[in-house]
Amino acid sequence: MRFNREIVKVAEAQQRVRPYIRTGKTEKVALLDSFGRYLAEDIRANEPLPHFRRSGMDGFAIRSADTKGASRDNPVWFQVIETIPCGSVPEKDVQPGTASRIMTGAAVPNGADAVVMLEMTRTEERDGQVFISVSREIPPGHNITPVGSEVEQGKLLLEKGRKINAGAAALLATFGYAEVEVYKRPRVAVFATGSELLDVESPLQPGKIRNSNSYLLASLLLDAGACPLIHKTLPDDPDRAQAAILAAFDEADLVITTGGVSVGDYDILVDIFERWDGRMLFNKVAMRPGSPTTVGIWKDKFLFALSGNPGACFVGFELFVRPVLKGMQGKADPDLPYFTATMAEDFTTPCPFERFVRAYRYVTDGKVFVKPAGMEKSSITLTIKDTDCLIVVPPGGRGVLAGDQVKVISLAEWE
Ligand SMILES: Nc1nc2c(c(=O)[nH]1)N[C@H]1C(S)=C(S)[C@@H](COP(=O)(O)OP(=O)(O)OC[C@H]3O[C@@H](n4cnc5c(N)ncnc54)[C@H](O)[C@@H]3O)O[C@H]1N2
Ligand code: MOO
Ligand SMILES: [Mg+2]
Repeated sequence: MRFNREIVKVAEAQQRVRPYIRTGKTEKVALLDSFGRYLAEDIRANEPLPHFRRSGMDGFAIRSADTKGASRDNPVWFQVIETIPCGSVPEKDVQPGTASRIMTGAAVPNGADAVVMLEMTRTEERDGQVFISVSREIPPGHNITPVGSEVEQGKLLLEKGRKINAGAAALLATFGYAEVEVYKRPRVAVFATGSELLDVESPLQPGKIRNSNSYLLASLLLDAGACPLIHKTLPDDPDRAQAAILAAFDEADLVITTGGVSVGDYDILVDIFERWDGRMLFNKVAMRPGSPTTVGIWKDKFLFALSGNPGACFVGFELFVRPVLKGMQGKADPDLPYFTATMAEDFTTPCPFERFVRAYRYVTDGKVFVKPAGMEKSSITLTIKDTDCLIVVPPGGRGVLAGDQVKVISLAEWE
């Protein structure tokens, strides 16, 4: 199997993954703990917003009809009958010729159909009574926010599967959701493989490198709403590695390995997949980086065997793992989000496979440009930090040139 692998296109590989995506369990959490999580229920407005006629200004609630004919030369006078702070209920109805002092956000009293700003009035005290004058006509509804004008009662506010961002948090608070039903974080076991790998705290040793992919994956997993379970690095021993991977499925909803998937003598994931009792969905994809990416199913759970090369590990995660995690957290359509942009520079490395170039976007004169993040080889770690999108370079041909319109996968808009 090491050499005779069926190569599948990226779209076909993604298609093969899709039927196995299952939405996960849900849990109720406190609003403060829900940020960045995915809603497991539709949220509707249980009240109209605002739920009372609200003043938009500090000023005076009046009857607009009373200002008919008002002008600088002919101001109209109102007797002020009460003061309405925010949070209180008006006690008096506004009658012809009267006004109530009102604050921004307070409930407009019955009888009033307009609020005139404080700055547009003059106040006078006569015999202990406060009067104001208005020197222009005020239209009905002026500075009043009608009931339900922002949100009608019953309106769908937030759909199931949506990530709870700051705006969603504000809405949940507005409508009194002290607790929110969210999807449980998928628990994801992460295994680095390879006898060359040192722990992050180790000094370097000849021929060895530090394990960075586990941290790359842990960070990506957190960002995708999952809970990373970092396991001890697997030795280049297929039996021990297989036992550890299968044991991890007991507590994890999904397992990721990195490394050991190509044709090397110590590429142990290949040995494991050769004798795999589960399903193997594919073990070679027509893409760069990440061509040896292998995906299997154990019982009803995924095993993503990503490449060990850091660039390939990153791209494999974005193309295959993140959409699955989204699906597990209620996203009905976990397609990759694409946009079109202008290439900022040539990218002419020839490649028989579709290539996903780590890149970043910027806007100049209102036009979106994408620029490769730098060193592009699969083995490169350095440029992942600047990547917020992947330029899709079609297979064959001579790559793409500065000024070309290109298809780009957005990694920053996975909401
Ligand atoms: N003869 C061939 N050689 C290779 C082929 C091929 O088709 N024929 N494919 C190349 C491609 S493409 C890729 S991608 C890599 C895939 O390698 P593996 O996924 O098997 O990964 P490893 O062999 O374990 O390691 C590759 C590279 O990455 C470093 N690595 C591994 N794990 C980590 C980690 N956790 N943190 C940081 N770096 C890691 C490892 O030391 C190696 O340098 O194979 C090509 N070869
Ligand atoms: O397919 Mo590999 O990740 O390019 O070097
Ligand atoms: Mg290898």
